[in-house]
Amino acid sequence: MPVLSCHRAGLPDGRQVGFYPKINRGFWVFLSLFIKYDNLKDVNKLVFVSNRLPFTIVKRKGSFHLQPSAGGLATGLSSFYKAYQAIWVGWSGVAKEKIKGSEREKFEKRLKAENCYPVFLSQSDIENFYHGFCNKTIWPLFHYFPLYTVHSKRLWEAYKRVNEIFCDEVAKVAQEDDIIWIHDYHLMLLPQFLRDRFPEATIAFFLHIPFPSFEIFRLLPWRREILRGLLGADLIGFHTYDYVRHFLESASSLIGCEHSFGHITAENRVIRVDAFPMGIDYQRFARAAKNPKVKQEIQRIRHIVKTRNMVLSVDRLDYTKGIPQRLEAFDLFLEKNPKYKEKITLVLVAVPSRTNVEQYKLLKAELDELVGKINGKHGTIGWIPVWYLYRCLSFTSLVALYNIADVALITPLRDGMNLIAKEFIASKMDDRGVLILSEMAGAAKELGEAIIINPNNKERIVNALKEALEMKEEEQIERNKIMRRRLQRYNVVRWANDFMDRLSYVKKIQQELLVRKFTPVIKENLIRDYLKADKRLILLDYDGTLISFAEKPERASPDAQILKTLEMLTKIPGNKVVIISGRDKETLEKWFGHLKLGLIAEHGVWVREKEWEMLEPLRNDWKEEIRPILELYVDRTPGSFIEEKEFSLVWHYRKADPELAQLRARELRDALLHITGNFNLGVLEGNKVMEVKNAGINKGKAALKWVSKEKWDFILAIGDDWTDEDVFSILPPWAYSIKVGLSPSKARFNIGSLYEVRSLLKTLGEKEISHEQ
Ligand SMILES: O=P(O)(O)OC[C@H]1O[C@H](O[C@H]2O[C@H](CO)[C@@H](O)[C@H](O)[C@H]2O)[C@H](O)[C@@H](O)[C@@H]1O
Ligand SMILES: O=c1ccn([C@@H]2O[C@H](COP(=O)(O)OP(=O)(O)O)[C@@H](O)[C@H]2O)c(=O)[nH]1
Repeated sequence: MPVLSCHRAGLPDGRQVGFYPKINRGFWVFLSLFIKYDNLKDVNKLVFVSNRLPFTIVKRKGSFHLQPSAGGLATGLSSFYKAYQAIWVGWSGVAKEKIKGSEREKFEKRLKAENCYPVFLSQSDIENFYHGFCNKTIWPLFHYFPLYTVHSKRLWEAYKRVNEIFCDEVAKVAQEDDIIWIHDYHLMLLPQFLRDRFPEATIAFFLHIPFPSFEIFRLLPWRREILRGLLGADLIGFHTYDYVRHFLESASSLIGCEHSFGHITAENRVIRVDAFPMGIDYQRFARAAKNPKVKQEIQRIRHIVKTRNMVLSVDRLDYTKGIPQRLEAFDLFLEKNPKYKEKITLVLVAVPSRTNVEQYKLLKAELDELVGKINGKHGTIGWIPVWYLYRCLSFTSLVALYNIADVALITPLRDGMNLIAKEFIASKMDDRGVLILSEMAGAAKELGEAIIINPNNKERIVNALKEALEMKEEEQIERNKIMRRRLQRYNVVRWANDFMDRLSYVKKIQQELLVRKFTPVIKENLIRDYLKADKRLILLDYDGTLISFAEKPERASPDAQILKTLEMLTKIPGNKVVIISGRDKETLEKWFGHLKLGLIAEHGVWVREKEWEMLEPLRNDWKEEIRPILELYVDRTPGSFIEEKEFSLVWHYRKADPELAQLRARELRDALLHITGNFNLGVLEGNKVMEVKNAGINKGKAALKWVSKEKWDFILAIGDDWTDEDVFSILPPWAYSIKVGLSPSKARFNIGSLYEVRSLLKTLGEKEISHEQ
C-alpha cells in the first residue's frame, strides 16, 4: 500500500535535520484522496436503532393510541427514514405489562406497516433505564449539570440490561451485512454488544446530545465502559467539533486510545470519529406557509395577537433549555422597557417531557409560578404578557407560530443541537424575523448570523431582545438569507448522506488494512519458506514487539519464555537472530549478552556482532545544549522523564497526561527544530518517546550490516513503531516484514498483537529444520 514519506529533506548545506513525523499522519489524508467506494446505503439495508420510535404508544381516555414522538431525534430522522427504506427499532413508549395479547399485536402490526419494530420494556426497566440512568445520570451529566446527576449501581445495571435487550431485538431483524445506525445516549453500550455478536457488521453511532468535556465526563463511575461500548462502532458522529474533541480527549485519557486525524485504532479496528451537524427537512418548513391549513392558522393567531410584537419560545420542558432564566430576562426587559408594555407577547410553548423525573416536576412547578408572577406583575386587563402553552403542538400550529413570530428567543443552557432554531429560520418565507440563540446550543456553530447570547447573562438577553425588536428589516433579511441558504444546502438528507459516505469510507479503510493482515495462510507460507531456507535472518524489535510496554522502561525486562524462544532460534543452524532496539547497550548486554544474538542498541548507534562497536564515529558534546531544553519539558509535563544514553537523549512521556503530553510533544518538536540543525541531530518520535540523536543513524542503516552481509534466502523483520520503518524499508521485497498493530506501515503485513509475534517465533524455534545444513 502506498504510504506518504514524511521525512524532512536535508539542509541546503547537506546537513540532515532528521525530523520524522509519525507515518500515519499523511496516510489518512492520502487515503481520503484516493479511496473510491460505493455508498453503503445504496447496497445494504439500513437499520435505525434509537430509544424513541417516530411514533409512541400512549394511553388516552382509557385506550391506546399511536402519536408522533416529540423531540428533535424523532422529528429529524422521521422525515427521511422511509426514503432510505430503513427499518427502525425502538422503544414502544408503553410498559409491556400494560399492553398485552391481541392489543399489543395490533400495535405491532400498525408500527410494522411504518417499518417500525417496537421494543417492549417492563415498567421497572422503564423506571430504572429511561427515567433512571438515561435521564437522571447521562442526560444531566452530559449537559453539565453534575449536581443533578444520580450515580446508582442499580440504574447502571438496568442500563446494561436494556442495551442487551435492544441487542437481542436488533439481532431479530438485522443481518450481518446490514448497516446498523444507532442513535443517542440511551444506547451507548449497544455498539460493542452488537460487535461481539456480529464482528463483521457495519455499525455506526450518532450522539444527539453534547459530549461533555473530559473534566465532566470523568465524573461518571462507568466512564470506561461507556467509551468501550461506543468504540464497538465503525463511525462515531457528533453534532460539533467541540464534542468530537471532548470524546477523543476522554478516549485517550481514560482508555489510552491514541487518535490521529479523527481516526482511532482500537482492538485492531480503525474507527472514525467526526462531526455531522444535523440538519432539518428544510423544504417542509419553507413551503409550510403556502399550506391552506397553515395559512388559516396564521390568520387565526394574528387576529388574537393583533399588532403586538410576538416573541416565541418553544422547547420540551427541560432544565437544560434555560426556560426560567429566559422568563426572568423577559421580566427584566419589561421593567427596563416600559414602552413595550401591552405591545409585546411572549408565547411560551413548553412540551411535557420526562414527567416522572423529579427535576422535571420541580421545573414545571417553578415555571407555573414564574409565569403567574410575571403576568400578575405586568399584565393589564386585555394584555397577558406571557401566553403559556404546556402541550405538544401540531406541525400546523407550530409553523404558524414560527411564521408570525418577530423574534425567536432560544436560550438553552446546553443543547446538543436545537432544531427549533433551524426550523424557525427555515419557515421565514419573507426572510423577516430575528433569532436570538444561546451560544451553548450546537446550532450556534452554524447560525452565526443570529444574535448569539450567553444564556446566563440576563442583561445580555434583555439587550438582545431590544436589539431584535428594533432591528431594521434590511438587516433581518440579510442575516436570514445567509442562514436559510445554509440550512437549505445542509439539510437532514445531506446530513445523513454525509454520515453514510463517511461510514463507507471507514469500512473501505478497514478493508485495505485487512488485506495486509497476517493471516493463518500467510503464517503457513512463512513457516514453509523458513523451513525450506538454508540461511535465515530474523530481525526483531524489542519493546512493543517481544515485550509489552511498562510505565518505567527498566521494568519491561525479558521474561523466561521469550528468552527460551530466542535461545531456541539462535541454536538452529543457519539462523541469525538480531535484536534491534532503542535501548542502551548496557541494558541489552545485561539481558541478552549470554545469547548468540546480534544486537543493535540506541536505534543503530551501537552494534554487536561479536564485540560492541559504533556504527560510525559520533559526537555527544551536543547533549549539554539539548539536556536543559528537555529538562524544561520534564518540569512542564508531570510524569515525563529523561533517559540518557551515550549518544542520545530521550524524553519519555508514557506516564504523563496523554493530552498534555501530546501538546508538549508538539511544542518540544518545534523547539528542537530550531537547534538540532546546528548539531546535525535528528529527532525520532517513537511510542510515547522523543529521542534526540545524531542524524543519519537509524535502525535500518544498522540492520544493513547483517542484511547485506550474506545471501539470505529467508528474512523476517518484526517491529511495532515507526522507528522500525527504517528496517522495513531496506529489506528486499520478498522478505517477510511485519508490523505489530493495525496501522499503516512499510511492512508487508500487520499482525494483531505481540502475543501473536511470540507465538510465531515459538513455532519457528520449535520447528525441525529437516534438510541438511
Ligand atoms: O425521547 P425523549 O426523552 O422524550 O426526549 C426527546 C429527545 O430529546 C433529545 O433531543 C436531542 O436531539 C436533537 C436532534 O439531534 C437535538 O437537536 C437536541 O439538542 C437534543 O437534545 C434526545 O437526544 C433525544 O434522544 C430524545 O428523543
Ligand atoms: O409543540 C411542539 C414543539 C416542538 N416540536 C418539535 O420538537 C423538536 C424539538 O427538537 P430540538 O432539537 O429543538 O430539541 P429536543 O427536544 O430534541 O431536545 C423540533 O423538531 C420541533 O419541531 C413539535 O413537534 N411540537
